[in-house]
Amino acid sequence: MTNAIATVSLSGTLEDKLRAAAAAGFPAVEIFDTDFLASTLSPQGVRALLDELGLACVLYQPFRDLEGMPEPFRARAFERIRQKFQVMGELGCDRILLCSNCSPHSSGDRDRIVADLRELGDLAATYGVKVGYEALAWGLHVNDHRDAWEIVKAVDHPSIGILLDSFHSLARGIPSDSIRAIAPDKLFFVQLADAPLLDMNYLYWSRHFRSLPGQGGFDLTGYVAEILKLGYRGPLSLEIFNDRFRANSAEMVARDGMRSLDALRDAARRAIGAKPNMPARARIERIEFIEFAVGDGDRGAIEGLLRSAGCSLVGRHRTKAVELWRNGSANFVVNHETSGFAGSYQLSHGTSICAIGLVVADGAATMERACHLGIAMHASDIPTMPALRGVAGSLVYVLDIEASRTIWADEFDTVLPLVYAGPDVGVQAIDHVAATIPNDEYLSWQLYWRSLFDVDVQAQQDVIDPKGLVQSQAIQNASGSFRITLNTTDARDALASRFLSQSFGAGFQHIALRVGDMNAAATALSEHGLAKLPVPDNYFDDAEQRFALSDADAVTMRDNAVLIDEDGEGRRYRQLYSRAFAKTFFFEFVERSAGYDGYGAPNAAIRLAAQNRFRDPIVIG
Ligand SMILES: O=C(O)c1ccc(O)c(O)c1
Ligand SMILES: [Mg+2]
Repeated sequence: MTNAIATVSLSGTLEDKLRAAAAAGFPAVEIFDTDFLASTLSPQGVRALLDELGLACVLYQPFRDLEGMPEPFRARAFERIRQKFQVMGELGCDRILLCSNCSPHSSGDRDRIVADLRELGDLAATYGVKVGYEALAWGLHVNDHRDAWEIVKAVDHPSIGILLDSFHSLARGIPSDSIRAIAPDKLFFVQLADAPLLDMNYLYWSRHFRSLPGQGGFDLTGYVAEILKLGYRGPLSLEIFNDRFRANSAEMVARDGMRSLDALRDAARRAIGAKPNMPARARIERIEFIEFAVGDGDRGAIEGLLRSAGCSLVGRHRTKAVELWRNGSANFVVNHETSGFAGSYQLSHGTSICAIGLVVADGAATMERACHLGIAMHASDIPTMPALRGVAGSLVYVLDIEASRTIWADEFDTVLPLVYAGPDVGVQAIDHVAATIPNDEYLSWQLYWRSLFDVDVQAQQDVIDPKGLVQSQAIQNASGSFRITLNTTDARDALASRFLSQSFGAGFQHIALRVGDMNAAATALSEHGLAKLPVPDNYFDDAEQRFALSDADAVTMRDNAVLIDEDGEGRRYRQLYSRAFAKTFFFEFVERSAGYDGYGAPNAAIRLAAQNRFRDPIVIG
């Protein structure tokens, strides 16, 4: 059972697509009709390129509007498909996809459809070709794989089988256990695509929003589990129509495609009790630390920001120019080294967050799974803390629970505070980290987290920046002890875009620290001198009524610029933002009442408008 990808999923010319698929390690492709028609390569030229790249062409697709057509369309369709069969012979491809008919001329008469497909079967057999009949979700008469199967059964021809495409099945909410009805030898091909759960016309949803398995909201594990249980041994093939992918690097999408199929196959094998061939998705316990790479000129400003946020210096690295700062349970590694990883990260991105450290249930298994998924490692000089490449070349350090207990004492000398460090802000944990990512890498980083780690996603949020739309995807583990948000925009002047240009690429833009009591934390932060992000009075005038705030609450929230949200169950979330350091990253303090699982999305527009007021004036001239 091989991985395959349809050329329509990748950007560029047919040649670019085939080269990218091969470079990512795909052994097989589907050739999309338009990609072939638009190519200057002859069929023999394509065949030679496939051979050179070690690729098999396992499907030619699509062929449209053949069954149930009146004359003269019917005769023409049969002549056209005969020409396709000839081309396929030259390409070395023995399988073609026939979409269910969408033509307004077509008839839905079952006997006609069955008779036409049987005649097609006879023609296909003379060319040694097999035809997979696919129910398009928007097919005029056939739009459900259960119907397509009934038709294929009635056709009863060795050259006519069914082709399953997860988009068409799952977009319509067809139960995956219906696949059990299909005779295994009649399942000719399987195409896979995920998609975000949108309430949209099937055709538009399919042609623009499909994504790789693990980037959307469909239960593909359940779908593929049924296909494996059936005993299907053919290719699992990605067919992704996606506007972003059409503009992205074909190499990146192809590489992610392999990762997504490998992770999906693993999940489906587990679902049916088959022996897995890689460790399970890694369980994250928490974020143990955040590491800043700090340039010489920024040392004072970073120390000022950390102190104002209530952090204190608690350790000095034994051998490196690295400090450990702490705020309750949150650790900050402040790296001043000019060489090594942090030094080079600082050179290319400026003073910024260069790494996060995760505590996982099993470090060795995490690294082994990462290896199976083609996630790049970074040679770490601390053996108990291996590292993976993360967003924008930042690192994700992987710590066992045991390593997380010893790492600080092993590496750092304790610094006793000589002076009273000020009131405790009461930080209980790193609540979440927020990454800002260029649009073309947005889905790629979702796949990274979802394929390697045991995490789930929430519905994507659309957030309004005064200068454009920002999309935000929250990813978290089941207990909520690990949370990350991925944010992106197309709007060139939105805060997220300004961050991307200031920091020369993606990165972590803010860190949220969880406190037990926001009012107490806000008072402590004022004493530390935190520069809070001001929030307009209009917001509080509304919030007082909307959340029926007590007078005391209303006053402290207004005085401390604390935002508030509430979920459907009345569970609340309070947020306080710091001003940004050098227009790049900032802190958020949050109080999360038990069970509240969001991120204060309704307040994001208020926060972005407030931050927009602090942007540099545009200089003209
Ligand atoms: O959008 C389409 O027309 C189309 C074409 C071929 C397919 O396999 C498919 O799933 C959709
Ligand atoms: Mg399809």
